[in-house]
Amino acid sequence: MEDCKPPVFTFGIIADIQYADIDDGLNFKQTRKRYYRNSLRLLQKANEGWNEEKVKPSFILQLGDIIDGFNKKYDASQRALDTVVRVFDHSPAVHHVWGNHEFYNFTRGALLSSVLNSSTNQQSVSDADEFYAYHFSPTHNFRFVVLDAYDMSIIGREQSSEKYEQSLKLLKDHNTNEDLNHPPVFSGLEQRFVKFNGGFSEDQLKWLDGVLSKADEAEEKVTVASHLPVHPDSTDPICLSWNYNEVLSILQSHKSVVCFMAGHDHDGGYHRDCSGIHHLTLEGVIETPPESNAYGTVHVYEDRMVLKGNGRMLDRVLEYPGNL
Ligand SMILES: Nc1ccn([C@@H]2O[C@H](COP(=O)(O)OP(=O)(O)OC[C@H](O)CO)[C@@H](O)[C@H]2O)c(=O)n1
Repeated sequence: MEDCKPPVFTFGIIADIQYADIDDGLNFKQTRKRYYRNSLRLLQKANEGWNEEKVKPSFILQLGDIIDGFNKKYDASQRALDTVVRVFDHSPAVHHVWGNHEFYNFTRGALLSSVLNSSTNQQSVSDADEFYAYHFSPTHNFRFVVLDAYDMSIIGREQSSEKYEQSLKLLKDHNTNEDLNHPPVFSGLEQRFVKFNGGFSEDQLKWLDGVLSKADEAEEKVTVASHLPVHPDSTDPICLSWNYNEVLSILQSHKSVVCFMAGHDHDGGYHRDCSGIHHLTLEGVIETPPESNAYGTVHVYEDRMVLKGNGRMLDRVLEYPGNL
């Protein structure tokens, strides 16, 4: 994995921290332990690791669910967010992706005016009906796009909004359960039609297509990030975005796209698709035992990215599609 040439730059990655000052618990299916307090300690260790890197990360990509929905129940949302964000104090810039747990704790309006809106000074988002998506270029030839996977959703959207109404219709067309958090089937892709997932609006898809067209022209290498995975082979299908197929066909129609990063499925996953795009679903900190960890540093080179994983996050060499 070692390379004689230094990378062009590096960046840190971490997902599903889901911090809460509560005792350990289990996931909904009772199959995985959740370490709510210890997730903060693992984030601190990740931060120490990034600070010790020879080439310090230019930024950290936080893939969503930074605090757990349980905070809302204890009226502790702001306190938990302040606690987690304080750990990042001495880090480089942090790019925050929004997941379902952001919306269990805060309204869209509150998120837009919070520290979790990292689009400030980028191409910014102005009102709560809009989607939270932006792009940035840390250095010449490389671009990152942050997507809003809950743009079409019944969590985080005002019940009076058109997006809520359309999302509820779509969800109910596919899921007839009274509790929409329960999947409509026990296996297969239809499982994704649950309330804790969401989708991308037509406007957001159009915007993404435009950003990627410009990146193609500029011959950039683009990494796209969202809380929800968009390739069925990179995740348990229950965690897929509702309209994953639409995003996927846009990504695959642009030569600039090299990698798609997501969280949500705490077991993690990886798949290289037919266009050579790497779909990386990051292991969640919340379900990582205290003696391990789940974060990485990505070393970006002209011809590939090298992920150096820690704990249960594996090392990976991500060659760019042109080098297939
Ligand atoms: N089968 C299920 C799963 C979940 N719920 C309820 O939905 C809410 C969110 O669940 P949670 O497990 O906390 O969501 P995560 O984002 O941490 O994880 C995503 C997937 O679960 C991973 O597989 C919560 O209120 C659950 O109680 C449900 O009702 N039925």
